[in-house]
Amino acid sequence: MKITDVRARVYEWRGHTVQPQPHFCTNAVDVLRTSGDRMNSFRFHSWTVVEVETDEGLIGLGNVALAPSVAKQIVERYLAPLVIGHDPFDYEFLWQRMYRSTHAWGRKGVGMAAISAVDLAIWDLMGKAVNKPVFKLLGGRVKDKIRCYASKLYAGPIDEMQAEAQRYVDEGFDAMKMRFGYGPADGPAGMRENLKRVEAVREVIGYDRDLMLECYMGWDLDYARRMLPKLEQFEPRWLEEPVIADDIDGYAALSRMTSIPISGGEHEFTSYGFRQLLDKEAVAVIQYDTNRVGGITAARKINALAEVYGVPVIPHAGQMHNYHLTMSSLASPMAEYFPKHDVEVGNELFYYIFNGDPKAEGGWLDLDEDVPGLGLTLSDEHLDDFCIA
Ligand SMILES: O=C(O)[C@H](O)[C@H](O)[C@@H](O)CO
Ligand SMILES: [Mg+2]
Repeated sequence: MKITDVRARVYEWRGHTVQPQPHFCTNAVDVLRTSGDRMNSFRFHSWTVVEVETDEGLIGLGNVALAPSVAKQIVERYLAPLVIGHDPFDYEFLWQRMYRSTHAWGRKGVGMAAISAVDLAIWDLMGKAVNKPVFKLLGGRVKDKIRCYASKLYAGPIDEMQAEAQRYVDEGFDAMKMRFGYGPADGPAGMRENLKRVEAVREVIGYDRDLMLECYMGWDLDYARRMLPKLEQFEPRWLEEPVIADDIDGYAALSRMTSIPISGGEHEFTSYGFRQLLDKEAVAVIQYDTNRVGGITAARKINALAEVYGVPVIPHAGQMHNYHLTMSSLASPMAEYFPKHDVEVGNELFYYIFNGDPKAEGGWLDLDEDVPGLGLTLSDEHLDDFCIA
């Protein structure tokens, strides 16, 4: 079988979008104290879909949400010529060829995200070619079902956050993640606002459920050092991305000073990036996203590393490209799960583009043994709300 064509299209959302509230989520831009929507560059309101076609008429689907229009250009101009004419089952060779050919600029960030999208499509193709779900090509079913944590709870009015947390409890989730809305620029009053919301959510869910705390790179080392002792009483399952992704030594310093697991990795790339995080004992939970980190070819290597280092892998975002890694690896105990709702930040846009993502039932989800490949198809339900090009 040979790859004959590679196509990339950007799905740009033009439909109804919920406008952000002030202080709904800290992020890396906050420390600059600029005005306006500082989360703007972290929206996922466009998504690039990659299709890889073979001479046997099979089409594999990949996706990328980081800088989608740039990723499209990278796929079309640089990556497609490297894989066309080759057998998709030579996926390690093809990954190395894409990685090494673009090494000067593509080993992290949007270059690696574009490689990830092509790699996802190749794995989708391989599954379809042998009529097996991708997880069966990775090690098979190592768990009956995948435990997942509900992930939203952006910072807002306390009563609204408590009502949302209660909804997840009522739906059977025994784990959920909330976002902090305040950081260094908001001083002691902002710290109190952060702590009030953690306490309020704990009041609703109790202590027999996991509560994860998300900073999304919006704090700094000093602020995190001061917040961690105040957070320990709430027994968080982890504190996520307290500092920017390049501050690996900052992650390691925080990990040394607290009993709270520090998590990260959704902005790290390839097994080399995660070797650094592991060797420096920077994170206690790995959270790569398979549509960024280097696709399935890279993610499976990181799962192997994580297993021997004893660090759990709980990928960013859930979504099918990550669920297959979690299902097939002992190193991955659970998955993130974005509820489907009106478009806001855009993590949820995946549901508007693709069909096939499983719905969590009672806080658990399963993958279908009889659906080959990644198990995704393109949805035609919301096409009127997208500009596709
Ligand atoms: O961990 C996450 O889910 C990410 O950091 C979110 O995608 C991001 O939008 C911040 O909530
Ligand atoms: Mg995160």
